[in-house]
Amino acid sequence: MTVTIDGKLTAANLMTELQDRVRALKERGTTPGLAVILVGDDSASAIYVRNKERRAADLGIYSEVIRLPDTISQTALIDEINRLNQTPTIDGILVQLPLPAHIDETAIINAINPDKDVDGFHPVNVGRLWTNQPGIVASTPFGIMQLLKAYDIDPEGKRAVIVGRSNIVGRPMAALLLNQHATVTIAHSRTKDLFELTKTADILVVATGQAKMITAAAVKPGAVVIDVGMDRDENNKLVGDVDFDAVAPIASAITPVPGGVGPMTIASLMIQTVALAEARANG
Ligand SMILES: Nc1nc2c(c(=O)[nH]1)N[C@@H](CN(C=O)c1ccc(C(=O)N[C@@H](CCC(=O)O)C(=O)O)cc1)CN2
Ligand SMILES: [Mg+2]
Repeated sequence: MTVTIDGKLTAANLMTELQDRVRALKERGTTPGLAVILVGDDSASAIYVRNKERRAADLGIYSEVIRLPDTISQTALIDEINRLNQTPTIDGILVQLPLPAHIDETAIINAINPDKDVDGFHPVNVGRLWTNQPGIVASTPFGIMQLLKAYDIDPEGKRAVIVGRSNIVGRPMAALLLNQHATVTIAHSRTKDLFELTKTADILVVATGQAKMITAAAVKPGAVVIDVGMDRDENNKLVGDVDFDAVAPIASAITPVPGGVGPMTIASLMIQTVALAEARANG
């Protein structure tokens, strides 16, 4: 029987656990603080940011959203980040991506104090991850690891194939699985014989942005299939990078879209914001 991995339920369970940690922090006089910077008026980004705000409020985390026009200069944006870097009550800072084309994403990420970089995108946190040191980890791959744990899927000794090499998903995902003793391969748009490779995976993580590109022929029977895609099909319906209906019957476990990986992203952000506040409270 194939297990459908429920990200909504897992995220809700983790949020219930997190409530106790927030309460304990507040009893000690520390309120976790999250600052979210939203540049421009991308409608999807606006929704994600509103959801982050709501989730923080539900948990009793202080959050502030700094909404800036898409005409803002890179220097002014960095000034704003510097102000937040120096605000002691703010534990986590994130800049919602994507940014307008005139702003250099790398320069912005690099301006965030690595110890407040709650997205885990700063090179210091990337270095910590790849050297298996404690640090903040990008929310989506962090959330995928929480899903694997919740469903008792142990990566140790498994062959993991990740399709996609982005800084936000593919690369950190590879490091996390490697740190949990999987044998990891990263595939990408120039990988030869891609589906021959994906067919060798015990754990297949797909983050390509190509609707339903993974069919049953690309999956090993019994594989765990994690779909990070959020694409639109010909009817404008939200679908993943995996053809769920075709792949589910042969997988041992699979994430749906929506309701799989997506809900774990914001839950992971909250978990890591609280962890940063705990570090502040512990001096
Ligand atoms: N600074 C960041 N920017 C972006 C990140 C990020 O982690 N940090 N990730 C994405 C956007 N994102 C959060 O920011 C995000 C994406 C998707 C979901 C989600 O819950 N998806 C649902 C479906 C939602 C829908 O119906 O459209 C799901 O898959 O079930 C949450 C957060 C890019 N930018
Ligand atoms: Mg999903």
